[in-house]
Amino acid sequence: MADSSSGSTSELIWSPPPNRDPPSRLTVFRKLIAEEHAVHLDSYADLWRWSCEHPAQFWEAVWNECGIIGQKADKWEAGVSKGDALYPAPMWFKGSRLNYAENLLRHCLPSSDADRDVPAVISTLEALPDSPHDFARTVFTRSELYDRVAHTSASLRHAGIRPGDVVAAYSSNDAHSLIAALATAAVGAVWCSVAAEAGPEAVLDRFETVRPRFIFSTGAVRYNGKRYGHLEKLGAVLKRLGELDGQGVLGVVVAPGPPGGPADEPTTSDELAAALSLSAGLAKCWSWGDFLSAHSTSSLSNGSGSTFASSYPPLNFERLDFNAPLTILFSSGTTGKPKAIVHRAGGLLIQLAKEHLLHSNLQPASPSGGGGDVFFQHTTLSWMMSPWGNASLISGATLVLYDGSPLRPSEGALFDLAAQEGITVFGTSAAWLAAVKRKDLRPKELHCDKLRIRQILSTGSPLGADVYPWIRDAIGTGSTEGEGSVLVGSITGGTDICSLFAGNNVDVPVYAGEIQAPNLGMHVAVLDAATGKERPYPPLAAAQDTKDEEEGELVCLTPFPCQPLGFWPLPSTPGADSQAQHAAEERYRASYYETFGPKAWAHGDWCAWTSNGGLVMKGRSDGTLNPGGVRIGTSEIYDVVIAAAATSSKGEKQKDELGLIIACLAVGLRVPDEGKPTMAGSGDEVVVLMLVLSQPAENWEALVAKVKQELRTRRSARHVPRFVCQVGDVPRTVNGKLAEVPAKKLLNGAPRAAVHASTLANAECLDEYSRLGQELRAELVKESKA
Ligand SMILES: CC(=O)CC(=O)O
Repeated sequence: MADSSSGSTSELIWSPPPNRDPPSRLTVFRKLIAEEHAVHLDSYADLWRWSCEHPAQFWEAVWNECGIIGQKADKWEAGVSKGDALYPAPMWFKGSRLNYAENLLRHCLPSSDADRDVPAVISTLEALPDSPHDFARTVFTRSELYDRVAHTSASLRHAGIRPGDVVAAYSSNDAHSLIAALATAAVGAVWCSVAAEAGPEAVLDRFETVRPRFIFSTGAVRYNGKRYGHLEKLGAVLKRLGELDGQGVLGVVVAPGPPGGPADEPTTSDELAAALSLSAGLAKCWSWGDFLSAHSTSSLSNGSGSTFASSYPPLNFERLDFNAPLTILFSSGTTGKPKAIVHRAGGLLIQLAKEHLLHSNLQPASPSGGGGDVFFQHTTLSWMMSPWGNASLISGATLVLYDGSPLRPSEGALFDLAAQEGITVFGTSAAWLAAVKRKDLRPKELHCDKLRIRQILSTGSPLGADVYPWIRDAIGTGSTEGEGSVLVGSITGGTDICSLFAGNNVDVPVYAGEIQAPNLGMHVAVLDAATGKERPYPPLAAAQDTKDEEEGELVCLTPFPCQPLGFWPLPSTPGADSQAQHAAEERYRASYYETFGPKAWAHGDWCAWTSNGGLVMKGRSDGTLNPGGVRIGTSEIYDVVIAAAATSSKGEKQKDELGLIIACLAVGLRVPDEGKPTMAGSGDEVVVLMLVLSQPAENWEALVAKVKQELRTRRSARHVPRFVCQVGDVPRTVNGKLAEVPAKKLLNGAPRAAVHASTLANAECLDEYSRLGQELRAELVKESKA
């Protein structure tokens, strides 16, 4: 089913209905802009170009169209024009004030016209094998969600949390965390979160930088059919934070874990404090139930939360400057601790409102279920997809949260959930979609009329072209248009912007293997990495100038409101160490604005335009690893391996082989497409860890097992490499810095001549990597055929 009209050979998967009634909000917006500004905007591509050329007018139009609640300064001075520098990041809507939570909760406000008995959030949990359809669901109506946030924010204030303080979660992706995040935003404090699956060391790598004043956590989690107590890990984090400056955190709230815990599991505030070994004055501890009413000392509950409804506090939203910090996201690079990326409230709000309301066309849930949207994004609290998905609340759609493995108790569990909850927009990772496609599940046949999915959103890694038709046929009705058809929205952006550069779009067709289009206001361009020359955008360029799929670096050429403010601590963070502030600012600049200078944002993604006006992602242009769509900085692996080697070799004798390791290098190896290894292939990658040893190991298998064990326990199962190989040397620059990119290219099949090695001190070691790459790719092909 190739689309011959566009000249493209890629398969058409979905098209916007020609006479949609009512038209999409994106279409209405395009016509409005055309009329107001007296310009011809006949297509989405025209609107996109206009939005990039007129950033100040465009973003003001988005504010108005999305009905942002707040005080917009009468005459805001964006001072932002096409071609302006992106660094230092410009301030937007100066003098305007708003509150992020107030905007997200707009359909829940007592003053709202919306039906407040409609479910706002449905929080679900991995089902157990003996009851595969029991997702332990808890429903919060719009008024209940509002009440919970009101109580939680009042209690946060009562506990001493003020605007600008950092509040963290080390917890599950559930309603407790969502409520805590909204309450934190309501107070004007700054939110950050790490998933409960992370080990204390990984958490401290993040929390030591941001020093949270308050922590929300959970008593236990369920994953992969098992229940794990969480208090020991939480206790280790609190202890270390207390040691850092002798102050620790002001308070800790522990939400109840999943059902099925032991009878003696601590649940009351006192029991939890005892289990966490909190000494008086170090931190105060509440059960979730007690915390809900902690603001009202006269109504302290017994831990069940039952008294909470009787003491109703007003929800005071602290309206702060548009550019005030809202949240800190952590992203690992190839060196040093994770970057603590600070996002601003107004920037994220206006960007995410645009994405959910215009690009996705999300509609408020309706009591009858007909027509309204039910939004789902599979994620953990460590991923930017958590705040991204939570922002869908702004539309009034019902938000479904899920905590647990996406493959338990069966591969199709999330489709069972989708059918049960009537999910209409279903977000997940490309790796998961590829895995269920391989099993050839037929969710539509299985769930017949109950599956209402109209959009599948995919991210984390590129979605293979072969998965698109499977989605159309197995999740949709097989048709490319109309009732039951499914828009396959591969989306790309990341932690650095907590949003999208390009993605799902209700006004643009979907072609297999392609992200539909760049998003409005995001001046995406593809630059030749060597010359910095821009590869023309096919829909707006003369035919002779465009070449399909010519690769380059993904950049953004015009400032946008959700550019991060910087890394923590910001130059404006009160009481911060000035050296740390300086280092954070320099790292921020170097992370995005070094490759092409201050006029082009670049965060390390490699991509190409297609003749349809879509985008194809080609992987990371830096050394960041991305197995199964989870980004891992190589330093997270090196730290563990090198520390294990150092500890092991300190003994009198080398007690075990770990002490033989003198250097290591980790790179991502793309999984070859259907047995055809190709550098340009889309899809997942596996991690290859190369070790340099001081002498041959007597027991190589034992050494590999120990390395894997160290990584599993000190980091996570996701950090365990698929292959561990011995090499003679690892490439280094003349300054001694590890050079992952040349090794990665060779391992992935690039010819030796195509790999620049002029900055390397030991380029001769690269030959070995070509040979190794051949062997490893052959191994993966063999496996895929087995
Ligand atoms: C939207 C994204 O880009 C998500 C990610 O891969 O981190």
